Amino acid sequence: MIKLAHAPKKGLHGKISVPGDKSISHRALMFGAIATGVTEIENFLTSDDVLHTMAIFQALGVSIEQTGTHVRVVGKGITNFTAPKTALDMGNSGTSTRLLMGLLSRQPFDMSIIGDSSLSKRPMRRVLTPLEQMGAKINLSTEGTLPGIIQANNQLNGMVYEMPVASAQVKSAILLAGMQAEGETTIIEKLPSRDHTERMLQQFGGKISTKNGMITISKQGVLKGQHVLVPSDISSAAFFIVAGLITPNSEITIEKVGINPTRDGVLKLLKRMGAEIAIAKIPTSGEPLADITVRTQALHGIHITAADIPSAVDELPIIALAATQAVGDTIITGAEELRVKETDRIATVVSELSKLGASIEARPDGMIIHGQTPLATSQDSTVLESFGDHRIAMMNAVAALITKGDVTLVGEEAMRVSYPKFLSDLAKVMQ
Ligand SMILES: O=C(O)C1=C[C@@H](OP(=O)(O)O)[C@@H](O)[C@H](O)C1
Ligand SMILES: C=C(OP(=O)(O)O)C(=O)O
Repeated sequence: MIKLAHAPKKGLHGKISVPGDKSISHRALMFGAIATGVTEIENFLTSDDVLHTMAIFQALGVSIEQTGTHVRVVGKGITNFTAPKTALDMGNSGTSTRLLMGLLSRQPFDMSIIGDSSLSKRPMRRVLTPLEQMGAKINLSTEGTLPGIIQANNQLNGMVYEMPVASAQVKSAILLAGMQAEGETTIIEKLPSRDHTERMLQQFGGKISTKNGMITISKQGVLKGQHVLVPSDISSAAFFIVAGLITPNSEITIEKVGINPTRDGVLKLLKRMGAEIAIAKIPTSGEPLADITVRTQALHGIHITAADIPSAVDELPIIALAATQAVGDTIITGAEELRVKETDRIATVVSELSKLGASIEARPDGMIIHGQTPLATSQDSTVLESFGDHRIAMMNAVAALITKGDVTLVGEEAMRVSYPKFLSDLAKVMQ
C-alpha cells in the first residue's frame, strides 16, 4: 500500500527511459534458446513475467546469464532441451504460457505447466484448439485453463488456420509450432496483430512470408544466435505519454521507444483525440525506434472500434483515463478481449476511475467514457486497487497525478509484472 499526494505543482518535466519491451524480451529468450550459438540481449526487461520465461528455459537446461539489462543465452537448438524436474511456472504471464505451449509442443518428454490464480482463469483453449489440430498433445482443465500438461510428442503437421480472435499470442503459438511441423502452416489474420515473432524469426535466419493478412511458415533449418536490441516498451511509455498530456504544465520526452506499426495504436488514438505528439525517429536496423515528446494538451472524445484494438490492446486502460479529461464522449467498442486479460479490464477500469468521480459506463465489448470530469476524492484518501493487474496499478498511479485529494494505491506491487520501477521513474519527472 502506498499513499500518493495529489497533483505535482509544476507538472511533469524531463527525459525518461522506460524499460525494455516485454513482448520482445520474451521472444528474444525463446529464439536465443532454440538457436545455436550465443545470443546477446541488450535493454532486456527484468520484470516478473519475463523472468518466468527465463527460469523456464533454465529449467530446460539452457544456460542464461543476466547482468542488469544485459542477457547472454547459450542456445541449445530446439531438439536438445532436457526434461525439467518440476512444473514450468508461467507466473502471471499469458505470453509465456501461450507461446511456450506452441514452442514446446514437440518435445520427447511431458511438462507440467502452472500459473498464478489470475493466469489460471485465462482462456487457453484458443491455443489448444489449433495446436491439437497440428498434432500437439496438451491437457488443460475442463474449463480450458491452467494447470496443464504438454505431453511428449514427436509429430506436428502444418495446416491452414483462420484466426477467430485477433491475438498475437495465438498467432505466435501456431508459428512456433509451425516451424517444427511437416508441411506448410498458413495463418489468416483479419486484423494484424503485433509481428515481433515474425520479425525475430527472420533476424535469427528463419524464413516466413506475410502477404495480404496470410502468414506462411514451414519447417525451419538451424537458427543462429544474434545480438538483439530490445526497444523501450511502448506499453510502458504509454503511461508517461498520457501523464504528460493530462497533467497541467507538463512536457516530457520518452526515449528510444519501440514504434513498430503493429504496436503504435496508442499514438494514433491519442493523435485522433487531438494530441500533438512529436515522434523523432532513430535510425536502426531492427525494430523501429523513436523519442516521443508530449506536453499538456486539450483532447477530445473519439470512437475506438475493433480495427483499432489489436495495436493498442494493453493501452486501453490508460487511454480510458485520458478520455475522462477529453471534451465529449469516447466510445470504445470491439474490445471484448479486455475481459480476459490479467483482470477483466473493462470492469476494473470502470470501478477504479469511478471511485474518483469519472463517468464511465461498461459495455459488454467496451466502455463509454464521458469526458471533462475533474477527478476528485471526497474522502481523506481514496483507495484505488490493482486487483493484481499491473496495467490497472499504473493507470491508478497516473490518475493520482490529476486527482484533487490524496489517493492510496493498494496492490501496486503488481507493477513488477512489466515495470518494477514505475513509481520511482514517475517520481523522477514530477516537479
Ligand atoms: O504477443 C504478445 O507479446 C502479447 C499479445 C497481446 O495479447 P493477445 O495476443 O492475447 O491479444 C498482449 O495483450 C500481451 O500483453 C502481449
Ligand atoms: C495482457 C498482458 O500480458 P500477458 O497476456 O502476457 O499476461 C499485458 O501485459 O497487459
